[in-house]
Amino acid sequence: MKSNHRFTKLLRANLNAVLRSQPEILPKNASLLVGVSGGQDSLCLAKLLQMQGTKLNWKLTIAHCDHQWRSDSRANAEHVERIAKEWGIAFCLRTAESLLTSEAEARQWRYAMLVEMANNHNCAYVVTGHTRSDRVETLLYNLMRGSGADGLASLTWMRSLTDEIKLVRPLLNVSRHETLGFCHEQQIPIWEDSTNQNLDYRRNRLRLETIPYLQEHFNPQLEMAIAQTSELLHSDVIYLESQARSFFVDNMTVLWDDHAPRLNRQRLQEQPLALQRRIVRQFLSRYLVHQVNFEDIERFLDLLMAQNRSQSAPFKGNISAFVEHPWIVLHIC
Ligand SMILES: Nc1ncnc2c1ncn2[C@@H]1O[C@H](COP(=O)(O)OP(=O)(O)OP(=O)(O)O)[C@@H](O)[C@H]1O
Repeated sequence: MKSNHRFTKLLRANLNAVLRSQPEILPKNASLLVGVSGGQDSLCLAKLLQMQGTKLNWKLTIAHCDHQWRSDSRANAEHVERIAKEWGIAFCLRTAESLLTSEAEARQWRYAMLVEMANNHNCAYVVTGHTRSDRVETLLYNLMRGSGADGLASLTWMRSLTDEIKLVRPLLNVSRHETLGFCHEQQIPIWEDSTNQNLDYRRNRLRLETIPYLQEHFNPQLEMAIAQTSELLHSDVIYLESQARSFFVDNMTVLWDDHAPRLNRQRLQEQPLALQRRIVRQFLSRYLVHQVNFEDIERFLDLLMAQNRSQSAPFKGNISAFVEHPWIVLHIC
């Protein structure tokens, strides 16, 4: 390595530090499926994992998902395949067969494909190149949508995709500026995604306009500061979620009847509001078809004050909750 390879040294030291403090996220001998879009973050990730992986005996596979969204998407996929070949890493590809109509749909399809490829290649880990910069964007984006702590802390080091497969983001401490420096030093040809400059996408506007504005006028260390907020919130969320889960261990507090599951109203009332909301969300998540939202939870909690059966809380999908002393019962048609 050249002595002036400052970003390479920095990022290798950073990854080592992450693995020392959380060895479980990418253990020895693991098979890793690395999601590579062709952009600077994921190419940096793949190269870095290859550099560090020999001593940990990782088996790498590069995976690319072609959303068929851009006229150059096929060339983009071929670019990633060529690099994988050059680096001697196995490669796999999925191409969208039907039109993906929104960013959310594309993202959902991509994760489904990554899981499918991980299963095919016996990989227990899907690794992505999310950076500290993504973490800041996600937090600000979710803040503006009215998220609670969970949404603000949503980009974390590791989460489960399925019972067997974990999603790992080992670059969460690294900025986009640093992944670019690494790619230049390693002479990695980056595929420039033209849509990244399109301000019609709100995330792009956040990245290109809002965050630089906040850095200039409020805090030049904004990325560090917000990443820290996200980390702090994440540990609060883990604690509160586990406290809420402990509510369900006793069948005096909950009954999981298929047609009429129920929660003990008085026990729920005794909990602090922060836990009441989490308990209700965990409970409703088992039965509501859509993602449980703030209004669902508040409607359910209103029943803490209701008379027997005098009031009900309706939810989408022909489900409603009502009071039947000493329970709040969920009626599922
Ligand atoms: N087309 C793709 N093929 C394979 N992996 C991809 C692709 N696009 C993104 N990824 C992986 O996801 C990471 C994050 O990419 P990006 O920020 O564009 O996605 P995102 O939609 O914001 O993701 P998320 O919604 O999960 O935060 C990339 O670093 C890469 O590892």
